[in-house]
Amino acid sequence: MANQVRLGIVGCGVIGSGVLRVLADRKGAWEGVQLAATHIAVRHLERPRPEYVPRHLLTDDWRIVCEADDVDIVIEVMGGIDVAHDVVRHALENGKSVVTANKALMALYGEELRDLASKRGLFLRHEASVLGGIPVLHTLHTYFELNRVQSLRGIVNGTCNYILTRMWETGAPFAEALQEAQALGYAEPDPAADVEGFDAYYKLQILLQALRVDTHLLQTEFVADGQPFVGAANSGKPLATLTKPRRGIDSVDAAQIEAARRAGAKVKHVASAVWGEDGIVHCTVGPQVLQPDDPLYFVDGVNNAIAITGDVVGTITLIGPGAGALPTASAVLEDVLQIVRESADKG
Ligand SMILES: NC(=O)C1=CN([C@@H]2O[C@H](COP(=O)(O)OP(=O)(O)OC[C@H]3O[C@@H](n4cnc5c(N)ncnc54)[C@H](OP(=O)(O)O)[C@@H]3O)[C@@H](O)[C@H]2O)C=CC1
Ligand SMILES: N[C@@H](CC=O)C(=O)O
Repeated sequence: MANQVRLGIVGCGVIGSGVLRVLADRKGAWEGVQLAATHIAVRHLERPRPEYVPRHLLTDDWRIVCEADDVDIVIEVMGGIDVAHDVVRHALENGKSVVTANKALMALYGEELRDLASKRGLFLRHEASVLGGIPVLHTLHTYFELNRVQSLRGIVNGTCNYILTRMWETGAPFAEALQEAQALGYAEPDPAADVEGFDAYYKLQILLQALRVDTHLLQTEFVADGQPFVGAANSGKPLATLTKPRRGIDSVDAAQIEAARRAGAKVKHVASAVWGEDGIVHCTVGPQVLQPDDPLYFVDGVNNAIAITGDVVGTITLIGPGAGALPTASAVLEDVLQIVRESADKG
C-alpha cells in the first residue's frame, strides 16, 4: 500500500465526523503516511455537517464507497446490523480492508467477517468497538500468549457510567442524564442499547472472542432480521454462558443510588467473565453496588475500565475514555495506521 492512503467512510455522525476532524486537524499526515478521505456515505445528504466534513465527497450510496477504485480502506461507522453487515462484506469482497466501530456487528458476525478478510488477504480491525479509546483488543491480541486469562471485569459502557455518575454526584434525574449523554455523543443511535445492557453484552462477547472463547450461547439472545440468531458451535474452546440474566441500568432508580451514596458506595454497570475449572466461562452483565475498595469504584463519567487477570501477571487494569467522538476516532485511526504499517511490512 502506498504512503498515500485513501479512506472511504460509511457514516458521518458522531464518529465519522470525529475521524474527519482529526484528519483535518492533522492535515492527514502521520510520519510518512498521508491519509485522505475520498468518499463518504451518509443517509441524509442535506443534513448540516461540521465545516471539516468535505461536502463534495458525500454520497447516499454506500456501495460507491465500497467499490471505488480510489478507496484503499473502508471505515464503517454507520451502526446497525444488517446494512452494516452488507457494507463490510461488500468492502471486503471488493478488496478493501475494513475498520469498524460496530459492536453489534462484530459480536454477531465477527467470526464470519474475520474469516472473509483473512481468505482475501485483507485486514478487518475493530478496536473502537470495545471501550472507545482504550486499546484493549490490541492488548489482548499482542500480550496474552503466556498468561492464561482467569477473569475479566469492567465498566464497558460510557453512557451508563455517565448517567450513573451524574445521578450519584448531582441527583440528576435518569432522563436528564441520558439526554446529556446523547448530546455529548456517547449514546447509541437507539440509547436502549446502552441502558438495557445490550451494548455492554456485545462488548463482553467481543472481548471473549479475542480470547478464543466460544460465545455462541450468548448470541442466542440476540435477534437479527427478526429471527433468533444462533451462531455455530466451536468445539475445543471454552464456552461462555450467562450465570444470570443480562440487565441494564433502566431498572436502577434514584432511591437505590441515593441509598448507595449515603452508605459510601456507588452503583455501577459491570460486565464480568470468570474462567471456571469446568471449561465454562461464567458471565454477568448488570448493575452492582461497589465499595470504595473496588478498583472500579473510582471510574466515573464516560470513562471505562477493564481489569484483566492472568495466571502469571496478576491483574492489569486499563482505564480511559469509553465513548465520544475523539477517543473513538483515535481508536479508528490507530487501526488504519496499523493496517498501513502491516501492509507495508507484508510488502
Ligand atoms: N458514539 C460513540 O461514542 C461510539 C460509537 N461507536 C459506534 O460507532 C458507530 C457510529 O456511531 P455514531 O457515530 O455515534 O452514530 P450516528 O448516529 O451519530 O451516525 C451514524 C451515521 O451513519 C449514517 N448512516 C446511517 N445509515 C446509513 C446508510 N444506510 N447509508 C449511509 N450512511 C448511513 C448516518 O447518516 P446521516 O448523518 O445522514 O443520518 C450518520 O451519519 C456505531 O456502530 C456505534 O455503536 C463506537 C464507539 C463509541
Ligand atoms: N454507546 C457506547 C459508545 C461506545 O461504545 C457507550 O456509551 O459506551
